[in-house]
Order: sequence, then structure tokens, then C-alpha cells
Amino acid sequence: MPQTTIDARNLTKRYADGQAQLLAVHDISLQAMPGESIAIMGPSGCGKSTLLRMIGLSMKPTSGSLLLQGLPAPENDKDRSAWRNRMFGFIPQDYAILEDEPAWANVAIPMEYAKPGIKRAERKQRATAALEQVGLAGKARRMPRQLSGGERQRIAIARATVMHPAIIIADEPTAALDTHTADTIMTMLLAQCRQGATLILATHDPRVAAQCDTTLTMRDGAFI
Ligand SMILES: Nc1ncnc2c1ncn2[C@@H]1O[C@H](COP(=O)(O)OP(=O)(O)OP(=O)(O)O)[C@@H](O)[C@H]1O
Repeated sequence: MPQTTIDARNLTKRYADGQAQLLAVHDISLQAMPGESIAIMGPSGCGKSTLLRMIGLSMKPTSGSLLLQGLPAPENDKDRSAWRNRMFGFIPQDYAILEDEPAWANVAIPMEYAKPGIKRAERKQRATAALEQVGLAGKARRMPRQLSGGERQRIAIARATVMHPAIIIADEPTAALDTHTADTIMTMLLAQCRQGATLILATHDPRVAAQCDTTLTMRDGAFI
């Protein structure tokens, strides 16, 4: 039996909401294998981003357990940060592009955390190659403001995949994109799965979800 990449059991998250508490994610279990793609759907506010943040180790669950590649997710912040850098590629909802850095330097960010370190010249060369793979050959030195929305999104994809992470987490990776660009983005992400990555994405777009192996639908913090 091959090793699961993600094995989440009974994840629950409560946010403090003034005096009250908001149950954002309730008792969710989820397993994913290498090469698998999973789409999480559901209305705005149903808890998709919260679930992705817990799986991506940027937020601790209130209760529940998480195994990544068969090992329990660490508790202390230093180890969580090291795991995050080593194991994940993230495509956040707002892409989180650094405006004062050229495209290649944005893509090179995950390499700065690599151990052993990667020299600047090699970081630049690998980032440029990653940009070529997402169709941005020749644009490595452009500043983000000189690029279109779809091109900025491709920078985020190149940045998330440049280290070939075991898990890619994408929060609405095709939001606000035209159908053709959305399809191109999905083709790129699914190509990573064929190389063994696990992809887990949140989307409102049924066309995007249909391209994934599995679609899970959330409502009020739980799968339905
Ligand atoms: N840091 C926070 N503190 C308190 N409440 C939060 C926090 N983050 C999210 N919430 C609340 O938790 C619930 C789930 O939010 P979440 O962002 O996970 O939903 P979502 O399904 O990703 O929504 P969308 O599709 O609009 O991005 C919402 O009611 C939201 O207001």
C-alpha cells in the first residue's frame, strides 16, 4: 500500500469571534495519495481556506490530527516552518507576488529556504527555466506591474512548483481568469501531479473541479 501524502483526521477549527466562537471547520477527514488531485468546492465562507491553511501547516487545528508523508505534523513553529518550506508549494488566493522584485526573483523565493543552499546564479537559472515552463520565456526580468493578471498567476505557479514539492496547495488558482487561461493553469498544475505531486485546491468553478480526480464539497465547515 503506497504512503499517503496527506492523512487528515477529524480536523476542527474554531475561531474566536468576540465572546462567541465560530466553528469554521468541523470534523473533517481527508486522505490524498501521491499524484492525486482534489478539488474542494462550496459556498463562500464554508471553510475551504481554513481547511487548506491547516493542511498547509500555516494554522493549527483546534483538534484533530494530521500526518504528512506518514509522519505527524510537528507542533513547534520552527519545525512547522521547515516542513512547510520543504514539502509544500503554495498558490495563495491573492498570489502574494512581491511587486518590487522581478519575475525571476519571485519564483526563486522557495529556493532561498533550500538546504543545502542554492547559489544566486543557479537560483536565477532555475527560476528562469520554471518561468519558461509556464509560458513566460523572456519575461524573467519584467517587474510584476508589467505583467497581466494571468501572467502574474503563472509566476505564482512557477514559484509553487520550482522545488517540485510533494504537495501543492492552491486557493482559487483560476479565479477571475478567462476560460482559456484557467484551462492552461489547470494543465500546468495537473502536469505536476503526473510527476507525483499531490494537488489540493479550493475552487468555485465546476469546470476546474471536473479536471481533478476527486471533488469534495463543503458546507458550514463540513463535507457533504
Ligand atoms: N482569522 C479568522 N478569524 C475569525 N474568523 C475567521 C478567520 N478566517 C476565516 N474566518 C471565518 O471562518 C469562516 C470560514 O472562512 P474561510 O475563509 O475558511 O471560507 P472559504 O470557504 O475559504 O471562503 P471563500 O470562498 O470566500 O474564500 C468564515 O465565516 C470566515 O468569516
